Amino acid sequence: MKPEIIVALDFADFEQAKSIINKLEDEITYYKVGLEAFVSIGNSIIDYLKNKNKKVFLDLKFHDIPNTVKKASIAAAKLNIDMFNIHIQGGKKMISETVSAVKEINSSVIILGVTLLTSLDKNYFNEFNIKFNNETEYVLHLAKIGKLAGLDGVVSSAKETPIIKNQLGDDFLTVTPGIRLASNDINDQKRVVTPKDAKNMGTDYIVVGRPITQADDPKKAAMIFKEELYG
Ligand SMILES: O=c1ccn([C@@H]2O[C@H](COP(=O)(O)O)[C@@H](O)[C@H]2O)c(=O)[nH]1
Repeated sequence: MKPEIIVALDFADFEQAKSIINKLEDEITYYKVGLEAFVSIGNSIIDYLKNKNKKVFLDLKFHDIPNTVKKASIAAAKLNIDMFNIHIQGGKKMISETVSAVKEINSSVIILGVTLLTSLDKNYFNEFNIKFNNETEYVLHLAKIGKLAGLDGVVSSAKETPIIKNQLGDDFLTVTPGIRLASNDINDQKRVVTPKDAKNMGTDYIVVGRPITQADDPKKAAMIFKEELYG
């Protein structure tokens, strides 16, 4: 079913993360292990998910010189994960060398490029004197570089999915955080889209954290998201 929900396990405590995974039971198959969980808990959270036949998106957003990102990515790809990401702003050489090295040892792992974080909007361009008219132009520019360098897709807001799909093809994946029901708090996100709109925009995966993991009843919250997505 498209888009698939990826639940962001943003926890420092392994027991809290396990509790959410178990509360969500069969409602959710895909989980995102990000900086907080990986730095605090380590590989054991990935092993725990894989033992439960779950899929894992390792969201560490590597951004460094080509050799460092390539070596870190090779190590990541050996962790039995399904998807991970690097920053497109690391440059074409960093991306293409990483993609070639990783695909040689694990051809099925999905490699994504981070474009413009969903917590940022046009104000970021003024702050850093970036000469793009709007977020969409900037994200598309980065996505084009990512595709040419061999990435499988990008992390962006679902707002940018239609133009990415239109210009780079339907099989170039879009993984989109910043998803909120109309009733949810947007927290620190800026480029926010509802699940229904994300689906209509054609996105492949939506990433949802706090609206599910911090809900009084996470399973019920996940079911509400699924109802809006799949009816
Ligand atoms: O542009 C990006 C890239 C990654 N994220 C991550 O997604 C989740 C979103 O969590 P919410 O609680 O639903 O806001 C979080 O782990 C981020 O690190 C993102 O939000 N935007």
